Amino acid sequence: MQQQIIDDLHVKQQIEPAGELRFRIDFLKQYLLYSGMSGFVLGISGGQDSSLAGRLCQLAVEELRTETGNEYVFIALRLPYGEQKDEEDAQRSLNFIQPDKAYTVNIKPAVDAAVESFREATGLEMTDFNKGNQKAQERMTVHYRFANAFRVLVVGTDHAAEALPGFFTKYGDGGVDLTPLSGLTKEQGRALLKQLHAPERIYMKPPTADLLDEKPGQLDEDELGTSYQMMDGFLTGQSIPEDVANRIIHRYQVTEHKRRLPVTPFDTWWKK
Ligand SMILES: Nc1ncnc2c1ncn2[C@@H]1O[C@H](COP(=O)(O)OP(=O)(O)OC[C@H]2O[C@@H]([n+]3cccc(C(=O)O)c3)[C@H](O)[C@@H]2O)[C@@H](O)[C@H]1O
Ligand SMILES: Nc1ncnc2c1ncn2[C@@H]1O[C@H](COP(=O)(O)OP(=O)(O)OP(=O)(O)O)[C@@H](O)[C@H]1O
Ligand SMILES: [Mg+2]
Repeated sequence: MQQQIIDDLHVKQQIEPAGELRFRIDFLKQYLLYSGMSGFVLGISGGQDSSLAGRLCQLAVEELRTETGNEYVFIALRLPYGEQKDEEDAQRSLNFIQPDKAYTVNIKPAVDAAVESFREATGLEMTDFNKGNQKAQERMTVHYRFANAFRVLVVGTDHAAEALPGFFTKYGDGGVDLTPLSGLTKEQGRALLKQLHAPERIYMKPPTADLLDEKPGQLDEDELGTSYQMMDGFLTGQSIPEDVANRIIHRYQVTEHKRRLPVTPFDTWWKK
């Protein structure tokens, strides 16, 4: 089962950072040319994943501009819910990425309106967890309004260590056009950032989805109950404690629907 998951998620036991960067930048360039669109858009949180994906996008469009003479663009979005506690990290990330364009959209009014509409309709208070998913989905809708307006593609930051537990919001941060980090473990992502000479704080920052009002900056590892080190170990074929491996496999299985297109009467994967 472990090997099957490793294969499904395209994880390599070891990577060679320079070659891996080239592979992923080339993918971005080739897919952009195929699509006929003019660039990429991505929300920048200040975390590891969007710092890496954002920098790869910027490098890809710079190379394409030189090679084709056409105006390709990378648009970075700051998408805080009100004031972001670690705004400093987000600014450090933008400084590292050096995006062609950067805009800020405060998602608070839209998210709060959705919470209020839900209350009016049902008489129920949306849970903080549910509201967290609303924040991720509001970021998705902002991405697509920019994608439509500027003829660019929406980039996602999903990678193997998030795909494994299905740790993303369906049609929120999971709702994107392409995912240049697919197949990477969290540690491999860190190695790519080091290779790109990112400031240490960016790749040493503890991962957080930062979706909850009640627990700002909650660590992913605290919510998941499993460390990224364990998930990376599982993904690179190391032997990890059996109870941890079983928990990981169970979570992978129950989140299968999140890694697939909507289920149709013709799908059989769920009948296994
Ligand atoms: N078997 C099934 N087949 C098809 N669809 C199924 C299903 N079971 C549930 N569903 C649907 O899926 C929905 C649940 O999925 P979803 O809405 O995503 O909700 P859910 O997976 O419960 O929550 C999202 C998780 O991702 C985490 N997250 C989100 C965003 C960013 C990050 C980050 O790392 O930054 C992490 C977040 O902290 C939370 O733990 C259900 O309401 C239902 O509509
Ligand atoms: N405050 C925010 N502003 C802009 N984009 C955001 C914000 N929060 C989340 N996002 C988007 O949602 C994606 C998913 O969040 P996630 O936490 O998995 O990635 P990250 O913050 O880049 O890295 P890490 O997982 O290490 O925290 C981010 O990569 C980013 O594109
Ligand atoms: Mg984060």
